[in-house]
Amino acid sequence: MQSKQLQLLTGPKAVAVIRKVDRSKVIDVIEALIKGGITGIEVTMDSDDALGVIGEAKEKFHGRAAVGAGTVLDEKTAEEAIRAGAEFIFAPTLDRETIKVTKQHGKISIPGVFTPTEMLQAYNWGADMVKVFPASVVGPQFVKDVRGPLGYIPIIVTGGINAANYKAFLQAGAVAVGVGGSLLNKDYIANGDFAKITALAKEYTG
Ligand SMILES: O=C[C@H](O)COP(=O)(O)O
Repeated sequence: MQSKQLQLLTGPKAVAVIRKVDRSKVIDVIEALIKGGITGIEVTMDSDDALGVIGEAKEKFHGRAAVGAGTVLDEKTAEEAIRAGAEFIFAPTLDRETIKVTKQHGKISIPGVFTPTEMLQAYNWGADMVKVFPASVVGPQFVKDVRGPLGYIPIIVTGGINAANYKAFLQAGAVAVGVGGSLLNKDYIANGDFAKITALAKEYTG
């Protein structure tokens, strides 16, 4: 079960970070991303009706995408997101109880880290992968270097990822990149131009 979700999450090498997208358009946006080949869909918990979006997307895109929650800062929020249907829990921060609750429910745990010590701590606490955030601050060289001693810990990078730099992070050893702003073009969404969102997604998966 989890391996299918893991495959959907990281297989395409790019995960969409959906933060505060208009509630009336977000399901169409997710559909557009899936059409573009992105099947890991992270809905951040600071979005309007995040739990409702997770539940609706999980039902609608069942088997086609892994839908999870982002910006999950504590275990209570993790519980709520998992109850709503989240298959994975992303965070920008490292919190032991959040990892614990996520794993108790058999879901994928990806806390945020920024140092090798935090990476190891996260992994020892049961995280499946770590999210290096904000990744563009340290660049691909950071990923390459930490993978020397800590190469067994899978890394997803997010924060400042775009079509020009994502390949360098993958080449440095990241299992996937998380992409927000450069994928969820505000003008395209405002205009309902979902085909252009699909085209942006294809830049990462094509
Ligand atoms: O929480 C934000 C995510 O890391 C996405 O960041 P981004 O909008 O710079 O791609």
